[in-house]
Amino acid sequence: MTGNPVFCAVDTTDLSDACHLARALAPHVGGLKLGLEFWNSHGAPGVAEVMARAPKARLFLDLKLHDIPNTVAGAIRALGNVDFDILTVHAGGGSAMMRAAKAAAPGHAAVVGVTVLTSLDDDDLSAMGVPGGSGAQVARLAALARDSGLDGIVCSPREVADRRADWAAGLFVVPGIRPAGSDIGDQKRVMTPVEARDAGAGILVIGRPITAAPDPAAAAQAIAAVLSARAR
Ligand SMILES: O=C(O)c1cc(=O)[nH]c(=O)n1[C@@H]1O[C@H](COP(=O)(O)O)[C@@H](O)[C@H]1O
Repeated sequence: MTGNPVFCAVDTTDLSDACHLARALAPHVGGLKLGLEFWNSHGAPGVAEVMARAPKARLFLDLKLHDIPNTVAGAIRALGNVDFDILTVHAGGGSAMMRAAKAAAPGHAAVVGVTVLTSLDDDDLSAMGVPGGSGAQVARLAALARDSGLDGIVCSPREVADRRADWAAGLFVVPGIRPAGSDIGDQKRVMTPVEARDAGAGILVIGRPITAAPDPAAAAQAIAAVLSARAR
């Protein structure tokens, strides 16, 4: 994807806040991400209201679907005329589920597989019985997603460079982005916007460093300025 790589995660249950953010951020981001917090509150009508405030922004609908293939395919078809550009499923749902998701999605939309959440570290994976740490698990799930026909993956900035080497055409959607000095919160595998972009991220997903800033538009503008000043 070309243009500004920053997608702001608009994580709120408040429709009016989301609409204000969309309008204020539109000139400074490439897209908006609406996820479960917003979707469970407002559904498709809310998505349409928000995106009407940012008509040029792309929509990343982050539903992180994870179920049997028939259910995931039905859930995607039930999105009807929600005009999303990117949709998430969990790569851990397996190959048949990812194939069914891709087949059910509109042809122009990218379906990407969430690998290892950026809020997890190697100790968390070990506690779940996953061997080899996050790098190895992301590698396994990225290969599965690629071989199952998905358009790309969601992973942390730490894994992007290695995975891009195996999948040049893949779309790498990367949360766990923190401008230098900002609060990490519940994220564990993070890098700065420039580091993530230079590692090969196609989309930089940034939420609270923008939305919790005193002036979200200024925060988004500052991130865009740093990225263009330090262009690859
Ligand atoms: O799929 C995602 O977007 C996602 C995957 C992941 O591994 N980690 C992750 O943080 N996200 C999302 O990216 C956003 C990050 O928000 P901040 O931590 O506020 O920047 C949230 O909306 C998360 O739901």
